[in-house]
Amino acid sequence: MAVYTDITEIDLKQFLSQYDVGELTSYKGIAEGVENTNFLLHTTKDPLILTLYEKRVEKSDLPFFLGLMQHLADRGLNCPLPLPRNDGELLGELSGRPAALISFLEGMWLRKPEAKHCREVGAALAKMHIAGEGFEIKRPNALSLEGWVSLWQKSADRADEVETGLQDEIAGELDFLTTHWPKNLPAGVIHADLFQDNVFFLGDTLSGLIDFYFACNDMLAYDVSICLNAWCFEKDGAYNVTKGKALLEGYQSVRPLSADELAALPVLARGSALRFFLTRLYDWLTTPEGALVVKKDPLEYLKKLRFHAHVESVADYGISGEPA
Ligand SMILES: Nc1ncnc2c1ncn2[C@@H]1O[C@H](COP(=O)(O)OP(=O)(O)O)[C@@H](O)[C@H]1O
Ligand SMILES: N[C@@H](CCOP(=O)(O)O)C(=O)O
Repeated sequence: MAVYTDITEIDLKQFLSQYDVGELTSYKGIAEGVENTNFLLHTTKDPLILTLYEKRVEKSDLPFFLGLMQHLADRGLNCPLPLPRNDGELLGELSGRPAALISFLEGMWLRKPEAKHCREVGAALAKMHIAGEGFEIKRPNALSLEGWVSLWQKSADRADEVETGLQDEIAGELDFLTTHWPKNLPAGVIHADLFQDNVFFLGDTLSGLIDFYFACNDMLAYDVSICLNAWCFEKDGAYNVTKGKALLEGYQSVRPLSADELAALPVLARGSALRFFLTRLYDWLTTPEGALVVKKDPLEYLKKLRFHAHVESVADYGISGEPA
């Protein structure tokens, strides 16, 4: 559950009076999500999402996130649109937090995605990468190699509490990735967290992408590797080659990957598995019992990391290493 900050009706009505959104008829906190507090608002006009940005989001990054959603929506991507206040500002303040109103996206996230959905996700990710071209604001990826090293330093001493031997294994992984991390692959704006709960479907049709609060500039193929990890493994930890093939083919139907990007996928996937392992491990070790947020299992990502460490080429993901 992620409602970290409560609001009063009086404060909310005062906040809404700065927008042209009609009269408030009801509001309720949304239990899902990890990073921010979200409320669903009904008004005499359209339904809306109110997001209060919590401590882990840097206020200085908000113009990037909100501007990006506007840029992508302007280029035809189905994603939420931040609503301007009457004075043109996209960002306000509520209950002591930076706050924004964003448009409500219809659809639901899939609990049991199939290969056909993975194909759509691949295509939507590639469309996002293309739609992101020309976005002026830059945001380096704070959760790439350097960020992993500092995150690891905060957890390393206690890692063996989660599984014996982890301290040495992860230190070895970081060394490997530091030596082998690709350079000079095509880069641009990436979503960086396109998990199942951030992709909405209406029936079997993808209706939109949400949650751009990890978006940043990085290698486009790294984003593909994040999706492989998030969408193409089964609950028992097995890689599903049919889903992987569908996701990669869907992506390449819109933006073909170069031979260098294809060759780099195993190491990128190893890195992205480590990235989610590290944030989950940190949360696992530091989130107090009883906190109103569901802790995610770091070991799920350790298994994925070990899988990628044994991948020999992109063929193991279900497609040939030849560019499409
Ligand atoms: N624009 C939107 N339209 C509809 N529902 C949304 C929208 N934004 C967020 N939500 C709902 O709020 C939940 C949490 O949002 P999310 O952005 O993933 O939060 P967090 O950044 O805290 O992870 C989503 O799973 C979804 O149910
Ligand atoms: N997707 C990440 C956690 C971030 O959660 P989100 O609700 O912001 O998508 C993970 O699974 O570790």
